[in-house]
Amino acid sequence: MITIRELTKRYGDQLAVDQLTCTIRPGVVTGFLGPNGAGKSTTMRLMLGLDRGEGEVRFGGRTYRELPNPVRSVGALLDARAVHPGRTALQHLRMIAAGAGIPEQRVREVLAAVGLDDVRFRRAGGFSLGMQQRLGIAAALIGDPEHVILDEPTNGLDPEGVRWIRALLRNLADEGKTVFVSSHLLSEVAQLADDLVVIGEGKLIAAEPVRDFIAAHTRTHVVVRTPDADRFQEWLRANGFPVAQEDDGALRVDSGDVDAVSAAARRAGVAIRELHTRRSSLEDAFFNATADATSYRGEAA
Ligand SMILES: Nc1ncnc2c1ncn2[C@@H]1O[C@H](COP(=O)(O)OP(=O)(O)OP(=O)(O)O)[C@@H](O)[C@H]1O
Repeated sequence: MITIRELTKRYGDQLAVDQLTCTIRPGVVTGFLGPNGAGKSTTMRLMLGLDRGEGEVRFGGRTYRELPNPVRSVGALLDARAVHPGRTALQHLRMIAAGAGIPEQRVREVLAAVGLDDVRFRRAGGFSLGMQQRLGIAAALIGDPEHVILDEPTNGLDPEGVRWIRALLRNLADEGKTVFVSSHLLSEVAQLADDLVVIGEGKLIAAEPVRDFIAAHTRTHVVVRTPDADRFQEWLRANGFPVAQEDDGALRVDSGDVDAVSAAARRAGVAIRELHTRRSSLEDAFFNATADATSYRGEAA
């Protein structure tokens, strides 16, 4: 469990992180979302004591400084490129292991787990971004930590790598670990996260299960296709249903109650060709929730 209380970081006049308070629970994957410049990387650096700010972060009740052996409690990947380019993958991991009293055998285990065992004698400077990410993940996991914090772990990974990360994070959560992962890829987060922490301009926007976040920030529609679209639209309006016609002629009823729309069609005496509920995506919810807290958004084309 990670608890964040009133975490705050100022750069001059600017509040990069503004009294952020939330809890990240074990046994699930928590996605960390926010528009560009929202303060995600700064929050992660503060969590790991790599940056100084106000407030408090606790890992299983202890601050980072109080952890007797941080590598065994908190595994983190913030910047995959932050590896000495002249060191081999094996040397890099051996150094971390030695510093934390982790046996040599574990080094080979994590190299195999991230798919880098065959290239362990190659220098990290020659690694692709995807390979560097894998090495960074190996370093994060080497101490078999209870808490795993990854900043954009899918960055640079190919589709197979993205799928691999998804399975890896799921396994870690299933083992009961606390997994906190930032990503720009909303469709990716929708697939891999159970919970979300969403921030905008340094402030907390939401900390809740993905499902609740989508429900809170979007509307569910019922979509109806009928040969009597005009008549049914009039009938629905007259009977208090908010309805609009889409470009392809389907009617969109602003309601989550598909049974009510089906009953309405019977009462209006119109034939139905198609009737379904259209659920909104995490992307829709994210844009609605962060619309007022976006510093850097392009103009619509
Ligand atoms: N070292 C720094 N000095 C001054 N301002 C900084 C520094 N680091 C970050 N900032 C500012 O703090 C704010 C938050 O930045 P941060 O990198 O944490 O956001 P982010 O959510 O990780 O963004 P992105 O999604 O673009 O990676 C931004 O406005 C950024 O310009």
